[in-house]
Amino acid sequence: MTSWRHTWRLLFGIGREIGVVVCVLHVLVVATSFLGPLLLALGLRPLVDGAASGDSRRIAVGGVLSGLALLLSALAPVGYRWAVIRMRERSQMVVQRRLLTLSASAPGLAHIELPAYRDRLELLKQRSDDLADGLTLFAIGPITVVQLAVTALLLGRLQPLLLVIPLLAIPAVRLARKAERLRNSAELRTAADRRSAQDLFALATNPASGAEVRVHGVGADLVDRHGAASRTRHRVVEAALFRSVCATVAVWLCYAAAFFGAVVLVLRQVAAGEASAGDVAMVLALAAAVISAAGQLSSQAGAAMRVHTAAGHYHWLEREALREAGRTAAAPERLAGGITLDGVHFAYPGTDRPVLTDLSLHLPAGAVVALVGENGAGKTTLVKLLTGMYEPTAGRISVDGVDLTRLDPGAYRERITAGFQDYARFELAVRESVGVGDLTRMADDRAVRAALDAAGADFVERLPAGLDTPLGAGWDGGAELSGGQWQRLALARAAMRRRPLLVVLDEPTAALDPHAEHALFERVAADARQGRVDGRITLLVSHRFSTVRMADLIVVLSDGRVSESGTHSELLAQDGLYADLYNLQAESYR
Ligand SMILES: Nc1ncnc2c1ncn2[C@@H]1O[C@H](COP(=O)(O)OP(=O)(O)OP(=O)(O)O)[C@@H](O)[C@H]1O
Repeated sequence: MTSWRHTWRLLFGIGREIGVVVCVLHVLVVATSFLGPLLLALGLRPLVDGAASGDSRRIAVGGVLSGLALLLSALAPVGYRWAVIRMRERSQMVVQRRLLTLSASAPGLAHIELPAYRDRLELLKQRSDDLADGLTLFAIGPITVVQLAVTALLLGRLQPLLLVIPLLAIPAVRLARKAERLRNSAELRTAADRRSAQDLFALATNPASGAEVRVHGVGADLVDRHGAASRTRHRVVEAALFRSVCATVAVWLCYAAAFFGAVVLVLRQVAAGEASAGDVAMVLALAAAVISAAGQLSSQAGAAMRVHTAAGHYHWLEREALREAGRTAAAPERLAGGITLDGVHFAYPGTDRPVLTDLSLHLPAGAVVALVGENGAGKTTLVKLLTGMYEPTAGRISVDGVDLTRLDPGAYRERITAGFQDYARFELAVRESVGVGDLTRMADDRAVRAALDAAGADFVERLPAGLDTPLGAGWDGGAELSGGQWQRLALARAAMRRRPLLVVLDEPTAALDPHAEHALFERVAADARQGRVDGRITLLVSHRFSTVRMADLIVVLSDGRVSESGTHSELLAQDGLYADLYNLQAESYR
């Protein structure tokens, strides 16, 4: 659990981003909205006593105060709503920007695959509104306390026993905090069920999975599974909710008893001639105000706990993102030696099964290296380690002698580029979808067109608005692309960086036709020749041996180890796994 100091710091940070003037104005508007009930109580006494004694001056004072109170009460909700909505909109923008920055800028992937991380991220997404409401809440809270204290003082002056009513706010606040803890623990316990229900919902409604869902007729099964996950979650959450509602009802019953007690007490004082009719009116109004303030305070305490919980999730995420902040070594300007893996072991987070075992390998500067092996051999995993998405569980990877875990991840990322088999579909305008490959050159149409040329994505010229065409059928005027066309855009993205030190192409041609594949590899070879000046390493993962054979070095992975390495002719001469796989594929083409 994060400390309250962290929560305050986070809220002040959000406030600073929103703007100090906006925040101060907000507090003033909210504070004014609390004045109405107090003024009414103060105005009622002279009004009633003045009416009883025929004192027109007191009637006038009471009338003005009560009128002012009614005016404030009528206007306050409008101002309050305006202030709160405005503040919520602004703080939501700030919170969402912060969340996106944290999630998308964390250099590694390791945390994203941990179930606990994904559960927390999901909870934080749900609760980002709580965080956004935090500022309002922390402005209202102290005001409510002041309102409660002033009201309590006025009540206590009349009859000290009446001080019991405001004191009831203490157990109410404690109960509200307890209720929030119950709710939070129920949500954490059922976070996996909620995520599962959401994933199933997305699977059933997502166009990408729509075809398979229908062909295999699994629609009804998805509905059942979704229902089961939702029911499990609701059972736990509703039980927690019921317990907290019972506690709240108990507190309100105490308030009701205290209110009636106050009435009886003051009536007895009136009967004894110790209080006037105006005092009765004031006590009733003050008791009502105090009960409403205490009720607000207890719900604010619950909301404050929610803010605190959300802030806890936020700090957890922030710690993950900053974990790599200590890495400051600069990426080399050009590669002289190359990248070396030394006794690398790796198991995915949350698993014990090693995927890479004692892997030692040297990728020489300026070389085109092909990585081959059967399904599940660990090729993509090795790529993820080389691109800094994960760190080895043991052993080390060094770039020109510098440990990869010491390199500034941002600077290293700027000098690598990659095209993946599981490419992302950035549903943006074509220019942006390609430009994200190098944000600094996104607005440079010549750079974007050169990258599109390099990837053979000439279909873009035929799109209705060229580079401005939005991508994705779900958008107005959006163009939907074929799998191969999306993959060409992914390749164009990978071609955006100017002087990469490492170019990774992980089965980049799976969705391309043979012509496109041939053209792509000609370009890869030409680019690799150009990049030799910088010592650029081109790493190609492929199952197609016709393209693999052109590599300077071919590495065969088997069960997470290097089983063979050498040039095409050396490996054929060794007559091992590579020769087997190559001959098998060559035969199937004869
Ligand atoms: N995110 C992950 N979490 C846990 N295990 C994983 C994860 N990704 C891959 N694996 C496991 O790691 C092993 C190697 O997977 P990897 O994707 O590296 O193989 P590959 O050689 O690229 O296979 P393919 O040729 O099928 O693409 C597999 O057994 C797979 O189950």
